[in-house]
Amino acid sequence: DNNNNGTVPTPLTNYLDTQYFGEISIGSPAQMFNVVFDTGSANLWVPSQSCSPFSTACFTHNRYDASQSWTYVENGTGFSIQYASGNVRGFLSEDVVMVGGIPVVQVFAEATSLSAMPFIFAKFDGVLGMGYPNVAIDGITPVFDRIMSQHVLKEEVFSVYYSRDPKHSPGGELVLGGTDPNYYTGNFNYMDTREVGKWEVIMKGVSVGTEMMFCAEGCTAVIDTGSSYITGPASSVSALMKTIGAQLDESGYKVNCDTVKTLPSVTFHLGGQEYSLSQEDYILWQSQIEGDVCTVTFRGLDVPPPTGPIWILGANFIARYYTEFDRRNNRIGFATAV
Ligand SMILES: CCN(C(=O)c1cnc(C)nc1NCc1ccco1)[C@H]1CCCNC1
Repeated sequence: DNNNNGTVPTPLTNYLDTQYFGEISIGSPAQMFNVVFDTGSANLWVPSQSCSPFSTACFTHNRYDASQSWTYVENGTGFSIQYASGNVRGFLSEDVVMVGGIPVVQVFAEATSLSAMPFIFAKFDGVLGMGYPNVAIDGITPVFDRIMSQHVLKEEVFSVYYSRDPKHSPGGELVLGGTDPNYYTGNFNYMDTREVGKWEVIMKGVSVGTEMMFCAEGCTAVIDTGSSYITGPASSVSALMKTIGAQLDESGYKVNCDTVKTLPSVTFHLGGQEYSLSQEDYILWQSQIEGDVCTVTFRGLDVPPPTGPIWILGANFIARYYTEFDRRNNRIGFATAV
């Protein structure tokens, strides 16, 4: 058992408020990897030593070498995962994975090809899915399920803190088995997941300032720790951007930094509570050579039915609202982050 009375913290690194990742090891002796703890997926994958040299994204990251691990067990089943932003292909292997000091024998994917977009921009090596088993590709039991079955956690929950400015240390924290009161104030407000098996909730509306503008009839909000931004249906986001005077360019929506202080808050109505983001929560202010650039951390993304249309609440939401993911009660809790 660990000496944290059944709760296991993992410090996270914050890269430019857009990527948050923590360290795990795979194999014996330990091979270290930086992974995103991602509630939007349920598989673990890392780049493979046997990836093709032409896969630049693979080549520029830490790679798992099965031949160097005496606890490696061959599997070889094919693996492929498709994100809206890119895809990963490879094959399955089994080895000892250490998360926060807890060892699990885990089936994971060795990625032999990673789409250059977006993974050449990734500061992390791979993804550790924190989603439910029913969304796991190839029916693989996810890491958190394997940890729960060891009965070392005080509660069957995990919590996520994302810091808001990259200079802050730690850049964030994942807690397995509980929450960390150092990083939130007040009480948690809980809401049931929309269906058992997905980290998503029913959202009752999205307001801009005091005006309810979207999702008034109810819609789905995915709480995705692995996404940088908030995404919504492209038509809704484009109307929202028009309201705040943002222009779309090749790298997203931008506003004139001089107008930032006049921007309205954007409020998400979840579980009977209103979760507002103020302009400093949703504007990424970057001082660059040619002057300051103010990016709006909302993106349009049309997810086709039956999954969509959906809103995805990512890192910029979680940085404001400390989030607890409760597998015991199939519910999500939010508290104000410190
Ligand atoms: C990890 C794959 N994801 C990204 O959105 C993504 C892609 N590419 C890069 C370079 N970064 C990403 N996320 C950075 C990040 C870390 C924590 C918060 O956001 C998503 C895919 C859908 C499921 N959820 C995860």
